[in-house]
Amino acid sequence: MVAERTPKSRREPLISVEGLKKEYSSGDQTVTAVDDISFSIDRGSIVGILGPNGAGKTTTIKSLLGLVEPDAGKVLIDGSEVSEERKQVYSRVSAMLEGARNAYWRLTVEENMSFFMSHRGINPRSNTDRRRRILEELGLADKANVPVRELSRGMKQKAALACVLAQDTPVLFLDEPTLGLDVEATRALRSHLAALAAEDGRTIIISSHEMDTVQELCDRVIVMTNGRIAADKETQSFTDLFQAQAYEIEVEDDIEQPARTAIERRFDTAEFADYPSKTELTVTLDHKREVFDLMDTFRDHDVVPAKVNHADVDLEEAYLQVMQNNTERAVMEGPTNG
Ligand SMILES: Nc1ncnc2c1ncn2[C@@H]1O[C@H](COP(=O)(O)OP(=O)(O)OP(=O)(O)O)[C@@H](O)[C@H]1O
Repeated sequence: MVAERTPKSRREPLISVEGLKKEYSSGDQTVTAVDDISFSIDRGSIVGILGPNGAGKTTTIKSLLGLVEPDAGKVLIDGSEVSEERKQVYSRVSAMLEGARNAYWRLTVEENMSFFMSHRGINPRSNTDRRRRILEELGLADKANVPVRELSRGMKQKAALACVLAQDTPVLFLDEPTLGLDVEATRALRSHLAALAAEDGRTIIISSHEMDTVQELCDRVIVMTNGRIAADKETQSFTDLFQAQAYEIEVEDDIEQPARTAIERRFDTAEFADYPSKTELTVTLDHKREVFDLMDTFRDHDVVPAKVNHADVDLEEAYLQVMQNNTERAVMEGPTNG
């Protein structure tokens, strides 16, 4: 028999979440922060967790880190169950939660980094190059000997990031990593994280409201809303999905009112913009095949399109679309018990 050649680590996801549920109770009120979610994350990938305030992102990440005890379900990191093998898990993960509070404010930036490295069993003295490189990339080299409390807000954020990066763990959790960073530091951090994943096989989970960071960095996005997963897709296919369905149509003349009414009735996302020599119609279709319906409506009303473009859809637009669909579904379904 031929031996199985694919390494186990490549076949199995590094992080696996099954049926995770967490409720918070205060008085007679219960909030379901995370409602029976399941997903897995492959080694070496960068995954973005998105969602509006209160969607359950932090609770999910804290459950993955063993900082919150779930009411149901389990989380496995590299085969170890988080709630049972905490020590194993802690040796593999580092996290930056709520930005700037992740460093000791009385210690200097470099002392902080050394502290966190020692904590991981890394000798800070034999890793000065690595420390220097991180400080330089984040634009903190000249602040290495300044106590964190004397730094600006953005620099405190950078110091917190420097501490996480110095720990050199296979899994990194970063909550809003680029929030408050200047353009250069954002760019440097993005390329540093991309290299950590691509070259060193680190697995990075980012929770962020900054869509351009997520779009540029993440291979995949998980969108949460009301404690559930509303979308879980590779970033490219997520934007492509909406890309294919958003159209900008140019008509060289005015579009008469009866035609507008017919188009608006059939496509409730239709929006018209009038210019002196043309009219622009923007419409998002639920299915690609609706293009034919649109063209039929045009023909019925003698509207001749001069140009048809797919509108440029970025992650932010795709995300907003998911949120809108979700709200519509919630309204249709009405309130749930619980
Ligand atoms: N310790 C807690 N006690 C009670 N309720 C909590 C607690 N932590 C979170 N919640 C509630 O659980 C829900 C999910 O919160 P969570 O912080 O996970 O959301 P989030 O997606 O991270 O939001 P944000 O984007 O604002 O950080 C919210 O309704 C929140 O009020």
